[in-house]
Amino acid sequence: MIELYKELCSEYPIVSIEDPFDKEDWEHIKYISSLGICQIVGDDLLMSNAKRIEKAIAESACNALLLKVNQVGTVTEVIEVVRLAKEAHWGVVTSHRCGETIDSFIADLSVGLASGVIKSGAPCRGERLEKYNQLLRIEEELGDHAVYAGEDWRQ
Ligand SMILES: O=C(O)[C@@H](CO)OP(=O)(O)O
Repeated sequence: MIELYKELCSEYPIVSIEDPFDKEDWEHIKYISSLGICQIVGDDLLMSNAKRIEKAIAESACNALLLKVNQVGTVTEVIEVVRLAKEAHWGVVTSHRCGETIDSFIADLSVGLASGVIKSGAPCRGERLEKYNQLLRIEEELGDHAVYAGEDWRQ
């Protein structure tokens, strides 16, 4: 499987892989992260849980957090886990959940926490588009202050 990931990342412009292995397969996740072939995002690996994030930071198991607000619990705890991730120079991907509503809060949260990346699925269906539309509204409001990260999306 690692060979396949390596091949895919060298053949295609893949910049990020989420949960490349089973959530308890720390050994292989650590190994693929050590290769530096792309960003390795912990979703099920971390469960947005502070203890698992601390363990993953200590063991260099991945280099980005998939942030699911209702998995963390409160907004205060969300700020805390994002702080942990950023102090470790990780990326942060603010994520939607299955069974979403049209609430666009995660778009504001993503900008407010400067998470840099949002995951809200393919641009179809109201509950997904509402997040992207909110990002467009924020960009409009910011005017010239809005910056598209582009190649600097990890900074
Ligand atoms: O797969 C995921 O990351 C999310 C939504 O895309 O799913 P869930 O809500 O099941 O964690």
